[in-house]
Amino acid sequence: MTETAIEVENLSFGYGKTPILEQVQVAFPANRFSVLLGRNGSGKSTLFNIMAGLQKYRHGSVKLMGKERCKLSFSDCARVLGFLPQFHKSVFPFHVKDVVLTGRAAFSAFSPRKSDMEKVGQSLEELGISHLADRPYTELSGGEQQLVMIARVLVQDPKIILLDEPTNHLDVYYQTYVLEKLKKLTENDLTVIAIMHDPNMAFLYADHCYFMKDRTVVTPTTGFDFHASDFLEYVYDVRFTTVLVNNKLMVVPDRKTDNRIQVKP
Ligand SMILES: Nc1ncnc2c1ncn2[C@@H]1O[C@H](COP(=O)(O)OP(=O)(O)OP(=O)(O)O)[C@@H](O)[C@H]1O
Repeated sequence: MTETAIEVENLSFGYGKTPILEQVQVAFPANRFSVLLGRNGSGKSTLFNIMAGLQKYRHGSVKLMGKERCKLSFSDCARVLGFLPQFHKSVFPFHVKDVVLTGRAAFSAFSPRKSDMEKVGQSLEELGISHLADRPYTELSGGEQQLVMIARVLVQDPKIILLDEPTNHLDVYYQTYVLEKLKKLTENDLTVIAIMHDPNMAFLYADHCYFMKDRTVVTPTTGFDFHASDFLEYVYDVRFTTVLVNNKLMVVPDRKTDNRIQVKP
């Protein structure tokens, strides 16, 4: 039986009086690659921020490896969970290796040890970016910066990683490269949960896909292959044609003059 890495129960949340999440109920299995999809503004980052501890929640429960998130200390949380937020800008030209080293902050405070530096080296090597170690972070391309930020999360040695759009900015080569890496990491006792926008990339790599719609998380019911286009039309308000490629479901938005269903934004 697969253990649950993060369990969210009856979670409701709003910014001020605007409800964003209502009665969210979802369990992300341990040691699997799960992907959360959904339209812009549907609440994906908000859910991630709550799971990562950047937003407080008052209604419902969020358990990391069985422990209520809001009861974990910062360092206990950092040992369990690594988080790559959607936006990460650095204005200081720190070297890449130092940027990655900050991922060890919860363990080594202000004096990094040799083992911390070794971890940095391993993590850069794992993502194939050792050659960037001495470059100033601010001089890297958007895609290179993205890889550095993923290395920074890995160096933390967490049990669960949450990645908010890890493949944005990446070309197709690096998208597949990173997704292969993330999938591989789940074979080594790591749970990966990522927000993505491309359903096809998600179907290619994810073990499980979850979708945000109407302020909650929905999953397709039985027979997703056959009813995928109906389900995705419900999620995205766009009509799709589905095809099977190497036994994987792929979807193509219907290009008709008026393929968008008239709904409120
Ligand atoms: N700090 C905030 N204060 C007020 N409203 C916010 C805040 N952050 C997000 N929102 C609103 O909450 C809603 C959900 O935003 P969220 O970023 O969670 O969506 P998302 O699904 O991650 O979107 P995207 O795919 O565009 O990144 C949006 O309507 C957004 O405008």
